[in-house]
Order: sequence, then structure tokens, then C-alpha cells
Amino acid sequence: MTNTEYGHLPAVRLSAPDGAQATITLFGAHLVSWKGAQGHERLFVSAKSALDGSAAIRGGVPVVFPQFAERGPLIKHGFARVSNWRMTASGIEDGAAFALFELNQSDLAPELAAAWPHAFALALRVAVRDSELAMSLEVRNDGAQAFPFAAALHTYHLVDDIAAVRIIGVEPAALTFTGKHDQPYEGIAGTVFLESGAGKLKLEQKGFTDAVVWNPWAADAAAIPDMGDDEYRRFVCIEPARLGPATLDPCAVWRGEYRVTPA
Ligand SMILES: O=P(O)(O)OC[C@H]1O[C@H](O)[C@H](O)[C@@H](O)[C@@H]1O
Repeated sequence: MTNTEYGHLPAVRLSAPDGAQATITLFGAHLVSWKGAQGHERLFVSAKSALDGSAAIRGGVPVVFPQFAERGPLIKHGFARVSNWRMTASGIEDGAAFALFELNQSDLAPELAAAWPHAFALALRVAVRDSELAMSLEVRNDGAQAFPFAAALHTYHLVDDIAAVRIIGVEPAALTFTGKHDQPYEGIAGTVFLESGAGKLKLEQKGFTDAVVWNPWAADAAAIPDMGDDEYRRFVCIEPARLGPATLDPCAVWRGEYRVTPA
């Protein structure tokens, strides 16, 4: 693990024994780059993304918690992606480079903590090697009252051309794209395949019972200030999610796991 910067944001770089690398900003515990052993990038980040903490990063793997999108009173997708996390461990395990990031209520900006007054603790583990990205998200309730939450790992997969993308495992037939797509899929089986010009990936999730697939297409992309007009062609979001909201009892822990491997 080495300390680095991503834009203006403090970040850590993980280097696996096989040559794979990852970069994660402390702002959001946001995975912004996963490069295979040959140096090719697998995640999309917009060239127009804010990289100074003024807004969530547009791309990579935003951590969505404790609210999905605008399904509640909090800021869109919750506060996890716009809060500063702490890195609490890192190392090499099973040939992968890993790091652990934590966030709890006392890490939040006062207005964010006031808007969601629950004693929570989040732990995000990211592990990479050439042939695998493994992430887990744990949510713990350290308070005396149950709380509701939603969570997602809002992955922006880098693709050559959205028109050539096929997603298998969310709909009865292969999903292809000819326009805007923004669809939650509740209660999916847990294995999804992404085929694109960049190859075929197997996406596995546990604990995350749902998935959301999003591509804004041209008109919406043009209206998103931190996205280039043509950038929608270069990514598809497939988001392992627990849309719920789920309820977490005092002392209880919820765990979601996510694995990306070549298929
Ligand atoms: O622009 P953001 O707040 O990052 O949200 C980006 C997108 O996230 C999810 O995929 C939602 O389903 C979309 O409705 C939303 O537009």
C-alpha cells in the first residue's frame, strides 16, 4: 500500500503480487481504478468528475449508504460517498492486495450526522489481483434502536461501446441497450454476466439481494454536469444493492459481498 493523491484527494494505491493495481480515495472509500496485470483499466471515471471533495466522484465504485437514490429524505444515495473514511488495515492475502476502510457516525460532517442520527459503523474491504476484484461492505448497529438502511456498490464498468454490451442474469433474456436504462431488479439470483468489447465478466453478489442497471444515454448524459456528452457510451453501471430498506437491530451486522472475475 502506498499513499498517493487522486486529483486533489488523498488516496491509497494497492499493488498485488501479480502486478494488478487499485486506487481508492479516502473521500467515499471510493475505488476509482482497478488495473489488471497488463495495466489495462477496468473502471470508468468521467473526465469531468469533481476530484476535490466538492461532489461525489462520477465513476469507479461509489458506496451508496444509507439511502438509495432519492428513496428517502437524505442527500441522493446517502452520505457514505461524500464522507471521509479511515483506512484501518492493508496488506497482501491470498495473492491479492487489500485495504479496509471504516466510517462511523463520529466521522460525519455535523449536518450529515444530524440528518441520520444512528450509531452505525461501516467497514468496506477492497481486494484486487489481476483476475479478481472482491469487495465486502459491513454495516453494524452500535446503537440501542433498530435503524433502516439501503446499500449499494454503484459500479461503473468501463466498456468500449454501450451498443455492444449484453447483460445476462437480470432479465429473462440478455439485456442490451438502445436508449436510457434505469432499472432496479429486486431479488436476483446473485450471478450476472457482463459481455462487452472489453471481454466477459462474471459478477457475483451475496447479501446484496438486488441489482440496479443504469445508463443515462445521450440526453440525460448531456444534462449531468459532471459527465461528458459522449461518455455514456463508455460505461454501464451494474450495482449490487440491498434496496430494502432493510432493518438492522441493535448489535446486529449486515454483510454484502461482491466479486468480479473474468468469465
Ligand atoms: O447522479 P448520481 O446521484 O450519481 O446517480 C446516478 C444514478 O444512480 C442510480 O443508478 C439510479 O438508479 C439512477 O437513477 C441515478 O441517476
